[in-house]
Amino acid sequence: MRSSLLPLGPPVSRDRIISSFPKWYTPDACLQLKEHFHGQVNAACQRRNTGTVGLSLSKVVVVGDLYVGKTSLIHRFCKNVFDHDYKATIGVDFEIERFEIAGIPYSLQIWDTAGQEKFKCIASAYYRGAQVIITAFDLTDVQTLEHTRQWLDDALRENEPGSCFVFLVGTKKDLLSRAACEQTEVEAVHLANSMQAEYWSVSAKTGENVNAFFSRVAALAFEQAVLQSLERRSSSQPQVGDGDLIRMEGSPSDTQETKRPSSLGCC
Ligand SMILES: Nc1nc2c(ncn2[C@@H]2O[C@H](COP(=O)(O)OP(=O)(O)OP(=O)(O)O)[C@@H](O)[C@H]2O)c(=O)[nH]1
Ligand SMILES: [Mg+2]
Repeated sequence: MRSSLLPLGPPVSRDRIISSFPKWYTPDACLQLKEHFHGQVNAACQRRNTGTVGLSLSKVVVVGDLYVGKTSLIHRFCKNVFDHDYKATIGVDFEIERFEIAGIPYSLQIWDTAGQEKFKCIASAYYRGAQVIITAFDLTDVQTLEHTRQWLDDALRENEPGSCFVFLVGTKKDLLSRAACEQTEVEAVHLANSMQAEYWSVSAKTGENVNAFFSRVAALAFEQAVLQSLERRSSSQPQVGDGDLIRMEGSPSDTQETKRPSSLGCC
């Protein structure tokens, strides 16, 4: 099982409350084009019937070359700080960020890994059990984009096939002109599609798209966790009497517009 139980804490801050499904960055490389939570998830949340999801956390692993800005991205999101000085991550580090999604408490455990080759064997020991893999590259350094495929393959190797959401994130957006950014994005979107990843451009320095990006990560991970919990319960219990939570496979309202790989098997 990939999640562990958390104690209940104080209320989450306002910008961690997600009530409507957060939007994608670009429709050209996104995991889901829908604008609402899955019908079953909405129903389960309204009834506070999400099993242990409200007490659990999902593991997010951030990988990519050294100096691309993985730590800066996480620190901007979790601590709202930005440091110009480079301090290489040694091995791994993690932050826990709490959300309230559709009224249900939910947390992400965000693992920051070292990009330096000499720490790779330490970091890769922590890839296992990821629900989300974020592969980061520096928008100003195209070589780091080329390396993302290898980082992703390494992270996927430690996880069940089809069990992870994958994001490709271009960092340091503030350092490029709009035109230069758009040019790199064409290549990145192309690669994201081949990785079955969702694409985002962000800046840890200005904070541009950082909260929106992690809200999207949290919502997708949360929705999947609720669906998996419902699926587990429906397969272990007789379905009579649970008719409002169990829908026939292929229900049209929920399968339309869904681009997530079918191997995730939740909707
Ligand atoms: N201008 C700008 N600089 C950034 C941004 N993000 C990170 N940096 C800078 O890039 C350098 C590397 O950032 P880190 O976050 O430490 O990079 P990292 O990927 O964690 O590196 P490793 O831990 O060695 O793998 C630092 O000097 C940061 O200040 C950004 O969005 N804009
Ligand atoms: Mg780092």
